Parts: sequence; C-alpha cells; structure tokens
Amino acid sequence: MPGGRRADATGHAAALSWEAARRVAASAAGPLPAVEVPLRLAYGRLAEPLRALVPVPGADVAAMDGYAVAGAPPWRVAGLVLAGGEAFGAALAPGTAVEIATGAPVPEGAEAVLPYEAAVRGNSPAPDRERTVSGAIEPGRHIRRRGEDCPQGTVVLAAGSVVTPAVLGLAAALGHDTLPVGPRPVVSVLVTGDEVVTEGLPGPGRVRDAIGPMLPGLVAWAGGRAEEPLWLPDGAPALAAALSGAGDGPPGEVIVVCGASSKGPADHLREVLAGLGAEILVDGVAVRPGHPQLLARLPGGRLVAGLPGNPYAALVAALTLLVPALRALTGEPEPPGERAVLVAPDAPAGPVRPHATDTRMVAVRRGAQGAAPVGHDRPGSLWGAALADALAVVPPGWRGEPVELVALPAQLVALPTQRG
Ligand SMILES: Nc1nc2c(c(=O)[nH]1)N[C@H]1C(S)=C(S)[C@@H](COP(=O)(O)OP(=O)(O)OC[C@H]3O[C@@H](n4cnc5c(N)ncnc54)[C@H](O)[C@@H]3O)O[C@H]1N2
Ligand code: MOO
Repeated sequence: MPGGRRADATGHAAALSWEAARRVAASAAGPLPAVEVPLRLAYGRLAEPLRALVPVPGADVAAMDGYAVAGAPPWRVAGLVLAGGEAFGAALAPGTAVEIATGAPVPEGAEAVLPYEAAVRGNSPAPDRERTVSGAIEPGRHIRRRGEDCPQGTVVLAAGSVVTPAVLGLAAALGHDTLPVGPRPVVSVLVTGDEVVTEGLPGPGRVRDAIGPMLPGLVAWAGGRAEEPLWLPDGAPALAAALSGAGDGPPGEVIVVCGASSKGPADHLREVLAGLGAEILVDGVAVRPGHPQLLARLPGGRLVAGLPGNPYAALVAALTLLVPALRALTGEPEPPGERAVLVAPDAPAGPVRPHATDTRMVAVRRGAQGAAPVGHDRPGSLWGAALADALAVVPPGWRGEPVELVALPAQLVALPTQRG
C-alpha cells in the first residue's frame, strides 16, 4: 500500500511505505538561506549571478614578451616595463619602443607589441646593438585591451551555476574573496551503544563503530557538513542530555542518532524524543533492512534522524530519510530517477526474493545488462554496500519488473572543515 501507514511485523504502528517516508523527509524542511563564504569553502551552487568586479584585463597589457612600439620603425628602445613593476611614466613618442613583459601595462601611445621573435635588432655594435629595433607590426597586435576579456560589471555566470574549480579561479580573477552559495546544513551525529568502540580491534562483546566513519562523506555528498560524532553510552539519560544539551543542544539543523531505534531495553530514542516534545514525522518504515528508522522534529525546528544500529540498515535509513531531508535544506532537487532490470549475479548472491509486505534494498552494481546484486548485504554488514554502486529498490511482491536504483556515493567528496 504505497504511501499508506500500517503496523509492521515488529510493531512500528505508524510505519510508512519506503516511498512515502522519502516524500515526508523531502518535505520536512524548506531551503536554508544562502551563505556568503570564502572561496575555499564555496561548494555547491551560486546563489546569485557572478559579476565582474573589475575589468579583465585591468589595463591595456602586453600579450607577448617583446617591444611595445609607437609610430614607424626603427624604434629607439627607451625603457623596460615588467608585470608588477613600475609603469613607463610617459606616453610613448612615435619612433620609440619599450621592452615589455607579457602582462605588463603598455604605455599610452603604444600601437602594437612586437614579439622578440619578430624583432630585428639594430646593427650598432654591442653593447648598443639592442638600442633600436624594427620589424613588421599590425596596429593593435599583441595588446590585450582593458576589459577585453570581460568588461567590469558583466554577469559571467547565472545564479544556480555549480561552483567548479574553474568557477573559483574565475571568481578570484574577477575580484571576489567570497561567494554567495547555497546553504550547507550542519549535521550533528550521536552514536549510541555501550558495546561500540571507536578504534583498534574490538574486544569480546565490543563492535567497531561503522556508522560514524560513513556519515561525513554521505552527508557531504548530500550537500551537508557533519560534525565530529559524539559517542554515548546506552540509556535514556545520556541520550536526553545530549539531545537537549546544556545550552541549545548539538549544533546544526539535523541531529543523527545511530542505534537505540528499536524495541530493546537500551533503545530509548522514542521515549527521549517524546520527553522533549518532538513531533514524530516518520515512525518506522516498511523497508528491509532499516525498518526501525525514524524522523522527528524537535520543538526548536531541528530534525532528528534515527538510524538503526545495524550499519547496512543505517545506510539504508540515511538514504531514505537523511539524504532527502538534507537536499530539502539545501534546496537541491533530487537527482533524476533511474531504473534498471535486476540481472542474475555472477557472485553467489542468489536470486532476489521480495519481502511480502516491505520494500527490500538490495546492494547492486550497474552493468550493461542491468543491475547485478553483489550479495553480502545483511543488515549488520557494509560489505555489500562497499562492493555496490547503487541500491535496488525491490518493492513488496516484486515479480521481476525493472526497479528503481538509488545511487551510492561513488567516491569520497571534499569534506570542508569549517562551517560553510
Ligand atoms: N524485538 C525487536 N528487536 C529488534 C528489532 C525489532 O523490530 N524488534 N529490530 C531489529 C532491527 S531490524 C535492527 S536494525 C536493530 C536496530 O537496533 P537499534 O537501532 O536499537 O540499535 P542497537 O540495538 O543498539 O544495535 C543493533 C546492532 O547494531 C550494532 N551497532 C550499533 N551501533 C553500531 C555502530 N555504530 N557501528 C556498528 N554496529 C553497531 C549493535 O552492536 C547491534 O548488533 O534492532 C533489531 N532488533
Ligand atoms: O532491518 Mo534491521 O533495520 O535488520 O537491520
């Protein structure tokens, strides 16, 4: 029952279908305002058109190393002008030249630049032999005029353009130190569990945190910035204290809670959220794995995404609730949908069997014939997701028709270290 609410087998009475849960997440927030950030943090899209604050070039400059000349040859060489050096102080009189470097301002009165390669030096003996030059010129040749590449005030890129490396270079050339870009929502991460350790080989009864390391790249890929995770012991008091915080609670627009999402004695997320007066937007999703996930809104407006502790279930939940919510906060549209047939895998992943009532998220690799399941995608393991480049969305009761693919980040993206 797409879009409908129903009780799932584990008692999430309000579990939504996977599609409906994604829609709720995508409409849980509106876009944050654009921010003005230093060029090095200007990831994303331009929030305003990019204008030239200065003309480029800023003056009439030489386009070649050689001689700026005035009048007819031969020219008496009257000086030397280097880029960044002293300008030639006077107008160039007819019959004179200055030796000039590429990028240096040509003196007033200069009609062309004669490149060294085309210059015929005077015949006078050394050391005077370069005091005159001659050669063939065309008026205006090898002089870049002020504003010729881009006049001051020109709009060079429209609002909405993606900031690429070339855009950053262009913005700098046009005089910008900062750029207005789309917002980059900040995500706080709370990882719960007495058994979770953050480094080294996990001892008996311990497990390495596999979700904390996964989230920054996933969040950056979705347009946000994740704070360093905070690791919490089990129990409602620690979670409630972290969520409410001594002051305003964790920073940012979204708080991700990993674990504590299910029904066990240590799973207090729902109880804590109720105590904080949160509005529950999604309470369980009819998806395997990942059904205990939730999305809530705290009274101050911040969103809480509850990801199950099983790492692959957490990834599925992040793609279902966190990524659409982050895109909504950035104002970025969802990428275009993609569909593919599921093909028989070479690996012994076995045939894909749909769940009777829930959507199944199957780790696949795209190929010419379709998407092939890679296996190893049990709830507790990220092995399959690490082999995969997408997750296939296999609806309940699926009979082999093409399925939707949800792309996985294909590589680590730059992780800005400061608020942008
Ligand atoms: N009676 C029920 N039991 C469970 C249900 C249910 O509906 N009824 N759902 C199961 C499913 S499905 C999942 S998923 C998990 C969700 O559990 P929690 O979100 O409450 O998380 P935990 O119980 O703390 O941990 C589950 C599992 O994952 C391991 N874990 C936890 N955090 C991490 C981490 N950061 N990195 C790696 N592994 C982690 C933890 O050790 C457990 O093995 O509940 C099922 N049970
Ligand atoms: O479905 Mo859980 O979310 O098994 O991992």
